[in-house]
Amino acid sequence: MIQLKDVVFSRADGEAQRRIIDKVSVTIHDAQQVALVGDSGSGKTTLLNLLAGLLVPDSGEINVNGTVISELDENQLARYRRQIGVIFQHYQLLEALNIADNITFQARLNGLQVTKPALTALATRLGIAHKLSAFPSELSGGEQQRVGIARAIINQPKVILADEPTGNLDSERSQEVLELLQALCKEHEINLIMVTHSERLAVQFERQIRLKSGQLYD
Ligand SMILES: Nc1ncnc2c1ncn2[C@@H]1O[C@H](COP(=O)(O)OP(=O)(O)OP(=O)(O)O)[C@@H](O)[C@H]1O
Repeated sequence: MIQLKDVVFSRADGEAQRRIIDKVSVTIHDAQQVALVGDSGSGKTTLLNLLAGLLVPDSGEINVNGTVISELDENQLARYRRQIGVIFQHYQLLEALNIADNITFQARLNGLQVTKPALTALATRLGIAHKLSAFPSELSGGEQQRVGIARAIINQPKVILADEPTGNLDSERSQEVLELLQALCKEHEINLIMVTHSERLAVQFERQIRLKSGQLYD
């Protein structure tokens, strides 16, 4: 379960401090899939970065599956960050590594055994099995994002945070990638929290969390 209680995060705005996240409280149950929506500048990426342990709130509490991440020190946060899956709009694949190594790199760093059959099965599911020896520059955008999904899933996270993962894709490709991501998260009982500008994609989630000027509204 993910629980935020009165989370506040501010940034310097000239001389003053401006609240980017303004007393956000929300509970997300295990394996729930949530779309995080709101206008540009409403604080979606900031909220995702707080959940990812990349930013620390000024006040309030963020509890992810029993760990109060807002109280962790840098080393503990680094360990926490390795355990969650993060998927970006810009795929952030490592150009020097082939696709198989891109997918398995983080999981292996975490000490997970990734067998070849497991890798092939996941890549087949995502339609990229024929690309495992290729390099990122040889893949289309949609294929690269499927690699991003495989990389996140193979690490066996309890939570995947995705920031506009389909933002670079046309609507058909976006739909395919969303369906794959949702299906895999469902099968593996992973919480999926996905930022999207697209109402069309957001309504396909069991729940929408809406942000306006750093506050939640229904
Ligand atoms: N490093 C920073 N320094 C100062 N202000 C920042 C910084 N990063 C973000 N902001 C401000 O915080 C607010 C929220 O930004 P955030 O990126 O979380 O919004 P968003 O909802 O994800 O927007 P978008 O949909 O455009 O990506 C914006 O007003 C932005 O200008």
